[in-house]
Amino acid sequence: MKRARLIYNPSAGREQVKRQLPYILERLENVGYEASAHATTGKYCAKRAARLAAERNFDLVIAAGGDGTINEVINGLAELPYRPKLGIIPAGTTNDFARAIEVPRSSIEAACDVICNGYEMPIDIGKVGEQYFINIAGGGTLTELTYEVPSKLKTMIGQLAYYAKGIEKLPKIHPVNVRIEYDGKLFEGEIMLFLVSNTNSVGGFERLAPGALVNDGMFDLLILRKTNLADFVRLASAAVRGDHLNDPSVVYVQANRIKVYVDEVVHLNLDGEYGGMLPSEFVNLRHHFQMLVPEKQMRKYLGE
Ligand SMILES: Nc1ncnc2c1ncn2[C@@H]1O[C@H](COP(=O)(O)OP(=O)(O)OP(=O)(O)O)[C@@H](O)[C@H]1O
Repeated sequence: MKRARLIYNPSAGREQVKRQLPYILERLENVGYEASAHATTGKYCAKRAARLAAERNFDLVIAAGGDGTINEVINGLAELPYRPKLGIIPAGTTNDFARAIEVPRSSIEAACDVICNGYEMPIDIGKVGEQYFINIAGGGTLTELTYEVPSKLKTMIGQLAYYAKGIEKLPKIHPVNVRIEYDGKLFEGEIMLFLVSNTNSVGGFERLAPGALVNDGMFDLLILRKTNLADFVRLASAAVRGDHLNDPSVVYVQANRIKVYVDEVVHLNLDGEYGGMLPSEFVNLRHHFQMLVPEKQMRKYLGE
């Protein structure tokens, strides 16, 4: 019999997975899985639980929570020779990865439909040092805001918590001098931020890196050169509409391997969590996981 392990963060988003746990397990049982659940209790708990599930030969691991939980699950599995199939139940605040692969974010029932229908597609992940990311890596003052927002505040006011923190951080944004090597090419100069994106959904915006596909073996690298604060705010609002890419302050390219060097302390953001400090090398691991996705995503991948 197939076995599924649900790894869920009971504190993610508005805490809906906890309430619907019996429903989720029943849905899995109905399509032939022997299903069990593990509630996370804090940092690295989902990572450990995912590794254990793979070592016990589970067929399917489902990450239920926000992008932080998905990130921990892939980190628990990425280095193992046997990696179970992945599913997700989005229950966080932003749910960037679910948005990118079009897993419904509005209802747990609809997310369960995707898992139970069983359509699969390969997905890429990013590797940086000993860590992995599924959605985005970034550096620069503003990228620090995602891990500075308290979890309680996200539970209370959702996405607004990020905007509030963003406005608070604006006056503190300062340019950093970087040297970025990407697939044999070089960028040098002062920048406000850089993003290494594996998907087209970043911080809730779908048009920030619109060309990023989750299974093309490439990252989309977005660099914002040094600007004044007024231009920074103007570009941020243009980015919501996808109108930022032709701006001379923006560099937007695709690459499989990216190295970022800095002369000062710059923190790294991996899928919204703190990821240590630069310098770093980002490598795209093509088709590293098999993922349960909506039928239309799979068909898009197959070019149908
Ligand atoms: N039981 C728990 N109580 C409090 N925090 C937890 C618990 N379990 C896990 N965590 C923490 O939550 C982090 C992941 O949060 P997650 O991304 O799932 O939800 P979120 O923060 O609400 O959503 P988003 O990432 O979309 O903002 C983990 O890295 C871990 O540190």
